[in-house]
Amino acid sequence: MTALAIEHVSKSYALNGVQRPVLNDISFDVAPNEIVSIVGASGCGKSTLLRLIVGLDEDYRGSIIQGGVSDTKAAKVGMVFQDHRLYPWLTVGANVDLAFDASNLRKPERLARVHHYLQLVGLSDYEKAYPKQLSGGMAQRAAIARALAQEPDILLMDEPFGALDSILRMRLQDELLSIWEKNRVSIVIVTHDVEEALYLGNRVIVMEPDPGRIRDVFEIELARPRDRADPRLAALKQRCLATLVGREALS
Ligand SMILES: Nc1ncnc2c1ncn2[C@@H]1O[C@H](COP(=O)(O)OP(=O)(O)OP(=O)(O)O)[C@@H](O)[C@H]1O
Repeated sequence: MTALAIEHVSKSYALNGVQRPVLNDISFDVAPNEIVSIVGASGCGKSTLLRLIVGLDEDYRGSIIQGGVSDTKAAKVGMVFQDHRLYPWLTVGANVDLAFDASNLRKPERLARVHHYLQLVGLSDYEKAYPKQLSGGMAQRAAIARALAQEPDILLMDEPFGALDSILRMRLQDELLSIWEKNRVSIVIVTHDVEEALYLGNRVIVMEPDPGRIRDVFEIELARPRDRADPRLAALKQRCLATLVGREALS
């Protein structure tokens, strides 16, 4: 059983009337409860791939099958972007509550769930705050709460911590892992940060551009919690970087 199966996915965009291939024959699976990291040079199609998975764009070749279902609209997929995308005119609680708009849950149950997810991301005291009253990291945690509140089977994250400083980034990585331990959702995370990819992922997919394709896949078989100073992570980082920039560039 796979949570997500990407099979021979290719995608082109028209530029000045000419079709330009952006993704070329991408295939990989995500197992239930697995974290898959995707790294790759700017423009190699990482965000495009997430847009296809979440169902924002249906113009592609190949197939995307979620939990055995090929209709992306039927599957439960949550998405977190680099910017938090909270509505500034709504409180943090109301932003999370939006996740239940499509449900027929009654108000008390919605409220209980909002509390639950805000507690999960450590924002219980900020339910009535507005996004502008939050720090960048807190806003990002609220966005994660909103995505989790949809109770997705798969959580897609596009550079979720990219705008944060390195200390906060590490803290949120650990928070994400502890949420993942509790929720056991499958996660696909796109990042430019190889250390982040290796620290979080069960698997790291390295993509290359023109057109975007998979260059290599690294299995990270290190037990959790992982030690950031583990020399095995450092060795994996070297291998991953060598793949990213091209072996010849490092030799
Ligand atoms: N709507 C669009 N129309 C035409 N071309 C597009 C469109 N969206 C993306 N592209 C092109 O597709 C390619 C891949 O873009 P994408 O944003 O998926 O890359 P990325 O790997 O996520 O990059 P980055 O790491 O810089 O965010 C780029 O060359 C981009 O110009």
